[in-house]
Amino acid sequence: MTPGIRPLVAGNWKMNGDRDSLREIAAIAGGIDTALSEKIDALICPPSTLVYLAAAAVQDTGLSIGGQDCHWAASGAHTGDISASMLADANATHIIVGHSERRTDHGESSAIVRKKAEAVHAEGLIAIVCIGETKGERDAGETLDVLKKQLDASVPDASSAQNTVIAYEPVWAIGTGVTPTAQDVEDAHAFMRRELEDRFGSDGAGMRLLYGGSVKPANAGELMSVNNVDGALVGGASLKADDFLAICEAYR
Ligand SMILES: O=C[C@H](O)COP(=O)(O)O
Repeated sequence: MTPGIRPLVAGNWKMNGDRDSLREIAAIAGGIDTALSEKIDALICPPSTLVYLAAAAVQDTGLSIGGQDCHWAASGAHTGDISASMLADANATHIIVGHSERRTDHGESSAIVRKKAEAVHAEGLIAIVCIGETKGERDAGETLDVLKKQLDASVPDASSAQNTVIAYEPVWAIGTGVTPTAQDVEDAHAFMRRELEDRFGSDGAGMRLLYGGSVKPANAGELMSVNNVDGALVGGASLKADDFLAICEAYR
């Protein structure tokens, strides 16, 4: 937690979900009651096929809908890609960029991630910029160096506390059931906060810093109470309404 920062609990459905899953999204929206939505922002990022329908299903609730990735161009000859403006047109409010699965599976560099985040900002949406070290980098003691390089190169100069969220996701913690210790998370987030304050001043002080990687109901309370952890980016445990809502409940 950071005093004065409104937490964001975001779910990334990755390549999971079909139209039947809209029921799960409606159940999540139904569980974000007024008391909870006064305390947190809640977001689900389904596959792009569901963004428009999901956004329609959660209208006037405490749940928002986002995209998982976008191209840096607004339109053009980019087969299979989707632009930030298309996601905005489908009523997405946030777009994840730079997830480690994009960096690994699609060879996305931090320079590409930055261009994507700029495209998100150009549409007036919020970019959730993901960074994080691999197991090898951690074992070599390079975690903070990697975070600095990724922050510097992936986060656009025009970023503000309003248009940018940073998600720290140690690659080795994603989908493994293994998490860093609370102290390790605190150290990484304190480092990111200092770096962002140095570069963006009060906007860096106000930017939301999410932790992601094997967040589940059983560890959400501990992880979400760590200094400078302003919410979570949840993968597997966001697919079921009961699990995702139990994570949100850490903030009630
Ligand atoms: O974007 C979400 C993360 O990659 C975390 O996934 P996970 O909660 O399944 O470990």
